[in-house]
Amino acid sequence: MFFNVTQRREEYNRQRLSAVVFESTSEGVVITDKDNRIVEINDALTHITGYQKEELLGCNTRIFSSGIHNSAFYAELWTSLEQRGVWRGEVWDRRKNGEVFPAWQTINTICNEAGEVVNYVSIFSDISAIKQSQEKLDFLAYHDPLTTLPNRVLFTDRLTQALERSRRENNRLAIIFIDLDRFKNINDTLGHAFGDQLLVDAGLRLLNNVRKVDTVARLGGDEFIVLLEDVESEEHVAYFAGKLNRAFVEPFIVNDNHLHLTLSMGICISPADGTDVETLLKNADAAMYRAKEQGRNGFQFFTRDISLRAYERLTLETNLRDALKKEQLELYYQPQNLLEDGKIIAAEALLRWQHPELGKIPPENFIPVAEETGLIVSIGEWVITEACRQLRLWRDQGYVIPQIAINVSGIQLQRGDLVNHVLMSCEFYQLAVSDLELEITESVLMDDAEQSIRILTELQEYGASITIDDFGTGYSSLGYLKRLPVNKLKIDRNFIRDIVNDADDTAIVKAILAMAEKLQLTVIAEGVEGEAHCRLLSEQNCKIAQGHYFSRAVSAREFQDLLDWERVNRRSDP
Ligand SMILES: Nc1nc2c(ncn2[C@@H]2O[C@@H]3COP(=O)(O)O[C@H]4[C@@H](O)[C@H](n5cnc6c(=O)[nH]c(N)nc65)O[C@@H]4COP(=O)(O)O[C@H]3[C@H]2O)c(=O)[nH]1
Repeated sequence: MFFNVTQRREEYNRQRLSAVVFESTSEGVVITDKDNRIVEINDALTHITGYQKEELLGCNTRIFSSGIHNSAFYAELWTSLEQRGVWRGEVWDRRKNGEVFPAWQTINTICNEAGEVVNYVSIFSDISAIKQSQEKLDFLAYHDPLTTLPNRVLFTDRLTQALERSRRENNRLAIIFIDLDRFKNINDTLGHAFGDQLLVDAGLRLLNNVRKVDTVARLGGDEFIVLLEDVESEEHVAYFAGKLNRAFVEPFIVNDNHLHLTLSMGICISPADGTDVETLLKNADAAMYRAKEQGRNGFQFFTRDISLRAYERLTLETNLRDALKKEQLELYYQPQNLLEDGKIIAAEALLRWQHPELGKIPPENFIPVAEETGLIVSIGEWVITEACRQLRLWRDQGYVIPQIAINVSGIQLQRGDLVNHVLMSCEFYQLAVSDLELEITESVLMDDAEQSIRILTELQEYGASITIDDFGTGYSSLGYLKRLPVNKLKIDRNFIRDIVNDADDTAIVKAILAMAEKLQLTVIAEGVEGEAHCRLLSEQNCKIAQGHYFSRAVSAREFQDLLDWERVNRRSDP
């Protein structure tokens, strides 16, 4: 008797507990009889499906059917229930409002003691939210989040499939590698939010100018790529590239700013220029690079010549990585002289690369590669240290050299720690920062204004003198020049070369000198090769010159000879 009461109480407690779990679980529970008629549901199910309990009791579970699954799906479900007493899987159901939703469902069979099915218990959770975030993740894996265009992964996949199709159908496809010209400047000058909007608009404009079957993808940064399938001829692709160029003539309007963007495009055609994704991308990239070299705003087909150049560049890049370590770099020095009496007032340090097999490689060939690969940062730091070491040595030997001029690349201003490196080198070699003259090309100051100006101002405040190199080639306005932390202008040697015969060049040099005087800037003429140059420049009141007339760039040892010669001859001057 006592035992029965305890047993009943335990049974009662267990049932209460089950009821609490049944009602409080966030998963929907449906209990049906053997004929699938609903006999009980919990609260969670009414929330998930939108039905009230009274509406469901007695109904067949078909009421939830979305109509998406076929008869094979249900056959498999019933077989599993009959054989194993349980079925688990993803199922699409329908809410009362007609909305279809994904659910994770477990159905268990309940049998009586005789083994006959009496009930089915279904537990299911609404997995729409999980599905949505999964879809979002899937989308992000294959699309660029900014422009929502296909990303590199999806593009590679589409190109792979297109290549297979073109092989089967024996036709050709083209890819066009697109880079937005000078996008970086816009981004740096007008801010990243602005740049982002421009990328979105540019992507959209590309998309609006291709056929539905073509793919436009964003590879990253300001690089886009277009895949054209089943192209008839090169002319057809050229016409298409021209169309894209024309589509960009119309300015972009972002926050009331009107901006003109141009495109540089590299085109390659399969199978002629490659039959696999990697080769085609590499070749289109090399062709795009060539289009940029040729003055931007245009397109370039991939050719054997480009392939050769790309290969040479790669070899150069590989070797350049070793050049510093293997001590193949050397600084040559070219004097800067007073026009009045030829006195050396500074030495410009100029990089030389002597490769054991490739021979002497001119800076014009390897500096652009060093800049693109970022190697210029470490090479540039080496140049500063080495120039400081040499100046210290000369001074210790009693030579008088007021300043050493060093070329600084725009990349060093963007990525390097230029200020610290200059300060540390000067301190180490006991030089004043004012012993250094830093030469920056005009285009760098025009392109990447804000950051460059900030760093150069800081260096100038420490005492360094700043020179604009190749002056005259970058269209700096007087107003713009006033904003720059600049001490000296170096007139580009292209203006000096013909100054004696070409009235236009003479006029330009005159104008630069007049402008510099107004802004109280020193001027140095570069590329002075003859006496006539010197005379004309002196007449125009130019005070300093550099060029073969005085000396070519020579090794430190030879430069010392120049200093010795000067020491002896100046001492004998009256
Ligand atoms: N025809 C002619 N040429 C003359 C005359 N006088 C000087 N030159 C040459 O003109 C170039 C002057 O240097 P740059 O304008 O800074 O132009 C430099 C500079 O932009 C870059 N470069 C050289 N060294 C460095 C460096 O250490 N760092 C960086 N970032 N760039 C460098 O390479 C360029 C070429 O350097 P180089 O081949 O040494 O060529 C030097 C020099 O040898 C002349 O009377 N006639």
